Amino acid sequence: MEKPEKRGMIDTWLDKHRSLYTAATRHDFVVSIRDGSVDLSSFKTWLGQDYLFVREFVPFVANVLIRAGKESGETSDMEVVLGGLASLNDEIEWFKNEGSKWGVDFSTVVAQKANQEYSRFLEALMSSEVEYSVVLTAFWAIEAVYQESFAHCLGDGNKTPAELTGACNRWGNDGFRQYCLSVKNIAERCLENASGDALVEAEDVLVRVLEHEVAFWEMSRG
Ligand SMILES: Cc1ncc(CO)c(N)n1
Repeated sequence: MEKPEKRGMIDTWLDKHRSLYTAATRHDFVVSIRDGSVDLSSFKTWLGQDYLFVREFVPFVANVLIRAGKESGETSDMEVVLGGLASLNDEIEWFKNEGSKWGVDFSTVVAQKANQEYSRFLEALMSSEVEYSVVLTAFWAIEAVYQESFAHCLGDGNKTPAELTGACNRWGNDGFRQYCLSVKNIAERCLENASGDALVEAEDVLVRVLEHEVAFWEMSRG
């Protein structure tokens, strides 16, 4: 059984930025997957861009892993992040399979502006100047947006096309949901001990992740 969640900073911030959170997790592209009206060329665009994103996300998560070993209070924190890194290894394989299934040649896909900007943002977060609690808040938000979005495509009454349920299961499955909750709990614990300045920065970073996620979905419009 899951531990009952206590409300922390992240939930407070999500309430405050609810409409942006909804924009990130219920984007037209996601809704179109759920209702079956998705344009397959949009899906292919997303697939190619997300493959490039994931390649940039790996070093970011590796950086979180290193910091989890040094800066986290509990030994299990590192294992949670290691699990995330391991699933990225599977994810890259999954992308390659999907690429050939859909005829998307990743070697010719060029990162669009929103993707480049998101990568630059991730790189900035890898600086040792950025507090660990801030990095973890970003890490949680990045994962949680995909979890919430794709779980929505699998929810009751969905008309998600069969050939897209693999993508939805990848992030919408219950194991990924549990993993996101574990990351959230670690972030919340770190935020409890964070300075006022770090809290201001963490909220700002959360908002910026949500904005980057909206811009990322927007690329699927072509
Ligand atoms: C844009 C984007 N955000 C988050 C994830 C993973 O959670 C992903 N694969 N791509």
